[in-house]
Amino acid sequence: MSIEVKDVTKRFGDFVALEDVTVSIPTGRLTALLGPSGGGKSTLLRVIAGLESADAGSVEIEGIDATRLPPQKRNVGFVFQHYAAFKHMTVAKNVAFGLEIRKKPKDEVADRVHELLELVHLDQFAHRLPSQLSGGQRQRMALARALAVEPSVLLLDEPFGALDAKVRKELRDWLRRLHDEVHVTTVFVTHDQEEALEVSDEIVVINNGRVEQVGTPDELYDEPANDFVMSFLGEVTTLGGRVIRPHDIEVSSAPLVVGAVEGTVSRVLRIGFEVKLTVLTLDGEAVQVQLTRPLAAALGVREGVTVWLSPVAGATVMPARPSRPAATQLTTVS
Ligand SMILES: Nc1ncnc2c1ncn2[C@@H]1O[C@H](COP(=O)(O)OP(=O)(O)OP(=O)(O)O)[C@@H](O)[C@H]1O
Repeated sequence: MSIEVKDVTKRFGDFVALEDVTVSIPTGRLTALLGPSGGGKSTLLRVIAGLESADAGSVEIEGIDATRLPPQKRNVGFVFQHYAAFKHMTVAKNVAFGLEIRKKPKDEVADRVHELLELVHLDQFAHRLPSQLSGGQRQRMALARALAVEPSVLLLDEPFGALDAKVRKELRDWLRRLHDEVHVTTVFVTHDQEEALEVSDEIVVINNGRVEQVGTPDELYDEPANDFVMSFLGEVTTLGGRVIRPHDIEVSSAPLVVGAVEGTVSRVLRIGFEVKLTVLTLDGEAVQVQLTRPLAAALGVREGVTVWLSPVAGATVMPARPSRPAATQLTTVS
């Protein structure tokens, strides 16, 4: 493991931002810290970087106890959402900065900067000033600068958070490809589940200062540890008091399955290939259901018709959480 965080607690005054967090981050992988705003993702990243010191617990980086090391001795590269470039220096100079203060030979610096700018596809902009770059290009420059000093770990705090959706999507694909080329252990913070699922090898779900679950995107999606993780990784609804994904509900026009829940279609929304239904059950539950357009047409669903709902085979369902964690038990319908 590249990073071992053990029993870390971090308080700001009376507020507990991280509570007894233990997590192992594997070498050479792209790991996302995912969770809602205020959950403690950035604080954990900053504790790993040494920008915040933990009140209790330890941080090991590549086998070295880094708990008391200052950031510059941890061999980590850091990129923030709003990257502060040296405005008066060219892109190439910005990337070269870390190497020059380490007094590397001029030729070596020039070669490395060229190589890095090629890697982040900015070689044609080497002589521009940061203000002459787009937001996405600036973040790529920031990544090149962080990579210049060959950190053992790259820490990214919502690196694409300030950019518009389209550029964000491009950069996330680009980050994945970049990581496949350089394989540096990378930890990035995001509150966007789609970004985490698409880009990362491993996801750490953080909520209320605690780790809810660690796993691959598939593990988290197929076997969420609790209803929080399940609901954070995609849309969920409730059927008969249990949490289920809207596309995991089977709709029929007759009670074909024992235990199927009867209800009336109260709303039909057609969005491209998808049809979203709201079904009001006899118990007063408003169940959200997602169907394909052909299936909805075949069933003849429209507002006011009576339908029966049941989980499809293999659906992930779990009790809605009144309190945690005793009430959260994963069930797979067979
Ligand atoms: N320097 C600080 N002083 C006081 N409280 C802080 C400080 N830094 C963070 N916090 C609090 O700790 C909690 C966790 O913050 P953190 O930035 O780690 O959350 P986050 O999950 O990264 O959220 P976001 O996605 O909004 O950045 C928040 O409630 C925040 O207000």
